[in-house]
Amino acid sequence: MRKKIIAANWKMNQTIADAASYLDSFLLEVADEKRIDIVIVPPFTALAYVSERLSKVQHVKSGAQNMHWEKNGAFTGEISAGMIRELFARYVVLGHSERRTLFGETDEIVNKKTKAAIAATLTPIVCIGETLAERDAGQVEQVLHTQLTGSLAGIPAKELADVVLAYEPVWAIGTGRTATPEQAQEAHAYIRKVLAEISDAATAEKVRIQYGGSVKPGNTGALMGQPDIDGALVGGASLVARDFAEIVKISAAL
Ligand SMILES: O=C(CO)COP(=O)(O)O
Repeated sequence: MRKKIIAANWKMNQTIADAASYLDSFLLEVADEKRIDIVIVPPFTALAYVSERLSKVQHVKSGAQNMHWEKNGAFTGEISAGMIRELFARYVVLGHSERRTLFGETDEIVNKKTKAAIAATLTPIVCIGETLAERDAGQVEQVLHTQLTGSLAGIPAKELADVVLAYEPVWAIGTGRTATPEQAQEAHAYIRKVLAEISDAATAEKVRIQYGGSVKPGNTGALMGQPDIDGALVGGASLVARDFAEIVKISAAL
């Protein structure tokens, strides 16, 4: 049985002051939700603060939104896996569609970052997903196959088992248009099939696959009830402590 993992991707939102009042109410709301993994992914500027607050709470961890694959060097504006780990963050989101489309990240770059994250004992949350044009052209499986084989190339099964994947159809991100539970399940089942191809069936069964794209309290139950959906990566709705707590509670109760 895979443990569900629900993550809040705050993107470029929330100052330290915002994070402080958010955590005041959120941590109270989810104090008893210990059946699932909960992750808060703030912007880098609030990561030290959030990690420090969460160090006193066993079941909620922090994560970063991006990182560079090198350990250090002349890479202005970048930060390394070791720097994230130093803050006691446990996760890092890699290859988010906003990074892929706005900042030119390729599967090859995502692959280098994924390997560097694993080497630094960070758990990568590797994002994949098709655009609307690709879905309309009937290319969903082809796109997911390319992204998976490229982003996860050369990662041994033992390490792959602990990688978290996030299926985020680009057309559902920030649009209010959620994939139906059936559409999401179909994609997740296909992703697991590809994982079995690139590793083995037992490893594929262990990998947790989150769904992301306009997840809200109202659609959480139907999405999280699907057999291959093991959690959510939540953007907009994660900015409101009460809404994100509701999503956590609904998921934990399933
Ligand atoms: O991109 C997302 C999470 O990483 C999803 O964002 P929304 O929940 O705002 O659609």
